[in-house]
Amino acid sequence: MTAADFRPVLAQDALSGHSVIVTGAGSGIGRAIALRLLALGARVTGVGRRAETLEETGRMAGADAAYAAEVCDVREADAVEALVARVGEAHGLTGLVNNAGGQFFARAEDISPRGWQAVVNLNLNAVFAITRAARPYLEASRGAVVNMSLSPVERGAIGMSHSLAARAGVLAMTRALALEWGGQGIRVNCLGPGTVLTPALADEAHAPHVAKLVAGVPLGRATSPEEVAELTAFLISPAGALMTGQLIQIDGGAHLGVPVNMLGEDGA
Ligand SMILES: CCCCCCCCCCC/C=C/C(=O)SCCNC(=O)CCNC(=O)[C@H](O)C(C)(C)COP(=O)(O)OP(=O)(O)OC[C@H]1O[C@@H](n2cnc3c(N)ncnc32)[C@H](O)[C@@H]1OP(=O)(O)O
Ligand SMILES: NC(=O)C1=CN([C@@H]2O[C@H](COP(=O)(O)OP(=O)(O)OC[C@H]3O[C@@H](n4cnc5c(N)ncnc54)[C@H](OP(=O)(O)O)[C@@H]3O)[C@@H](O)[C@H]2O)C=CC1
Repeated sequence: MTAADFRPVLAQDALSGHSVIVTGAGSGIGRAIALRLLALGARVTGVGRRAETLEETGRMAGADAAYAAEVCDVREADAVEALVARVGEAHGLTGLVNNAGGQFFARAEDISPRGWQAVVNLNLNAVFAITRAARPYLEASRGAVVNMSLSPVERGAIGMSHSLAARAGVLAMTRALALEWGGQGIRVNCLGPGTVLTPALADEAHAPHVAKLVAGVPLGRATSPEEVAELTAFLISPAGALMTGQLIQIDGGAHLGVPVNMLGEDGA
């Protein structure tokens, strides 16, 4: 199967009546998620710092789509809490997709305390603040949280100590909240995409490393944003009703690493 063979599987109205916040909805994976949730009938609030790209997502969805763009830096806890309350009071909340995230790539010795803090604030502290704010609304709807992580979160990677520390924290939080909030009917899961060729990774500086990463994927290709979007929609929908506390790596097997091959070159 190539990325072009991908077909969505959920029914047209699978998310009708849902209200979902998607952070980072103005680009890449977050935009694909927002568009898919809208197509499945959900109301989507797209969050990010740039109004222009968030609004472009709305235009791509079409005039009939129940979409609102909300400009907000997710690291501003007070602003994020107020935003969640506004959406929750107006429309309820059945889903929260914590997709906004990112990092610069550097060896640990080249990461200043402020650089570490910036990445941990974005990828861990902001996720806690928004998820905590969403809890009462998710309890009311028996809703779901999807946290965007990284395929190598349990394995390590070079140049990402700050980001991996933050994502490992999110994974631990995912499992803890799945336990704490399961009794309230709230499900919490993590997705670990492999290499996704979004504009963030498609520049010249990253191209050679990215090509190597993709070449090493057992299933031989990158992950598409649409594949991540379909899995996110599944986890929010009733089809995912018994899934919680999971890390699902959608990476063509890349998280398995370089194979130990006891049969030699031709044995794979
Ligand atoms: C198991 C195998 C599996 C293999 C297959 C899977 C592979 C998956 C690989 C995928 C990797 C992940 C990809 C993605 O995440 S794509 C999404 C990427 N998008 C981004 O990352 C967004 C870009 N990044 C940023 O916007 C910023 O870096 C960030 C938000 C993180 C910080 O922004 P902020 O505005 O807060 O930061 P400042 O510019 O004010 O700087 C703060 C301090 O950070 C220092 N800094 C910044 N850049 C660097 C750098 N390149 N090197 C070192 N330090 C840096 C900066 O100097 C500031 O510190 P000081 O004040 O002390 O100077
Ligand atoms: N691409 C890949 O290969 C992989 C990506 N991931 C993860 O998936 C997620 C999406 O990645 P991708 O789509 O590739 O990257 P993008 O850089 O395209 O998307 C990141 C989004 O997050 C938003 N964002 C960043 N900082 C903030 C902030 N402080 N407040 C609010 N919004 C913010 C950005 O919008 P704005 O700038 O307008 O604020 C942007 O829309 C990230 O968490 C990433 O680490 C995981 C595995 C692989």
